[in-house]
Amino acid sequence: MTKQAQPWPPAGAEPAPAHPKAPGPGSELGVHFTECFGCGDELEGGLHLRSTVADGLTVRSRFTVTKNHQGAPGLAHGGLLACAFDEALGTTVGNLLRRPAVTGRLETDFRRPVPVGSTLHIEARVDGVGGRKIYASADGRLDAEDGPVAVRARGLFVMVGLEHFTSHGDPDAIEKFREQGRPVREDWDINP
Ligand SMILES: CCCCCCCCCCCCCC(=O)SCCNC(=O)CCNC(=O)[C@H](O)C(C)(C)COP(=O)(O)OP(=O)(O)OC[C@H]1O[C@@H](n2cnc3c(N)ncnc32)[C@H](O)[C@@H]1OP(=O)(O)O
Repeated sequence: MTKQAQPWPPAGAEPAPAHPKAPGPGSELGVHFTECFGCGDELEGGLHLRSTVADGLTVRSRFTVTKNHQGAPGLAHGGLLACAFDEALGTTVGNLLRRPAVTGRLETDFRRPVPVGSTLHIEARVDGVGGRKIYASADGRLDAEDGPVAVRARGLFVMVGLEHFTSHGDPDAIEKFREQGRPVREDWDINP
């Protein structure tokens, strides 16, 4: 079977400028929710992914693989790595475009094993927007920003209204999220 490369972003997608209130290059993005498996600091076995805005529509994230993240002995689980890319891409989309959006589709290419103890450096970018759809992609490199590529990913995010979270999420968790003071209404464009 021949592999047919699909254009990325697809025809019709347009460049997406950063939101005027998006954090600038060098900004640390911090934790969006303390119970988030990707970035939260309350979960001992979580990824504790940390992200910094780089130039343009790019965010650099990193996380260190621990024994909590294993699939094969001593190696990161592939689904766990996909989770790290979901977080890195979601953070990039959310912070740079300041539109609530959720992952509709996530593709991952696993190029090299990722050992426990290594740090994955993920560079993610927004590639374009078409209607409510946001296209983003990322490369994950082993142990250095210019290390060998271990994982590549592409994500399709779909802009949603805040009711997506309030109607489907757990009220106690939403209340905790609000108490953590995220200025969602003031700084985000919330009507897709
Ligand atoms: C409160 C703020 C929080 C801030 C957090 C910031 C940091 C975040 C941290 C990050 C954490 C990590 C992030 C996470 O983990 S997010 C958690 C994982 N994701 C989800 O739970 C999403 C579940 N899915 C849905 O809710 C709905 O299906 C959505 C909302 C996605 C679409 O249902 P909706 O009824 O609304 O819209 P629609 O069906 O008319 O679709 C609209 C358009 O999109 C196209 N389409 C849809 N799906 C696909 C697909 N699979 N492939 C290709 N295309 C797809 C579709 O064809 C259509 O295109 P077009 O016909 O218009 O051309």
